[in-house]
Amino acid sequence: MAHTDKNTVTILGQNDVQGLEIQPKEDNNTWVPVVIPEGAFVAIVGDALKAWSNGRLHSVRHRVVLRGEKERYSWGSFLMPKDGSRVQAPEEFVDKDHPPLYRGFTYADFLSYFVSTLKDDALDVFAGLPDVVDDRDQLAVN
Ligand SMILES: O=C(O)CCC(=O)C(=O)O
Ligand SMILES: [Fe+2]
Repeated sequence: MAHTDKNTVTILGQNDVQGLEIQPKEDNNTWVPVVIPEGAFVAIVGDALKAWSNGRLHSVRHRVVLRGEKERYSWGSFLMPKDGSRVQAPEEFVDKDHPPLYRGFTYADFLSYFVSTLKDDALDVFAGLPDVVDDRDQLAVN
């Protein structure tokens, strides 16, 4: 099933059967295969790191599609914030071209929210801030 990872970084490896696909940013009609060379691994940015970087790192939607008969094995190492840590973009990542996208939150609270809804846009719903640019336009009009 297509999803973004909720943790910070996922490191994936597989046997020689390909199948991982990613969706380009803002194009939910296209899937691009990711060919993982033998012995290599892939690092995927998750939603927690997207929030931490104020959206400068993108948590790509991905899925696995199997096309042949051969079995695919994959392994994943799911890195996540330490217990109790707060996910908050450092001020260096926030400026007038990069307004704050997410409020600070505790990773465990975000994960509980996701598990209770299983919605893929959990990060936006749970921690998304109103679009600052739109708000500014609104002020200019009024
Ligand atoms: O099997 C894979 O390569 C992907 C698995 C995955 O996306 C996940 O476990 O979050
Ligand atoms: Fe994943």
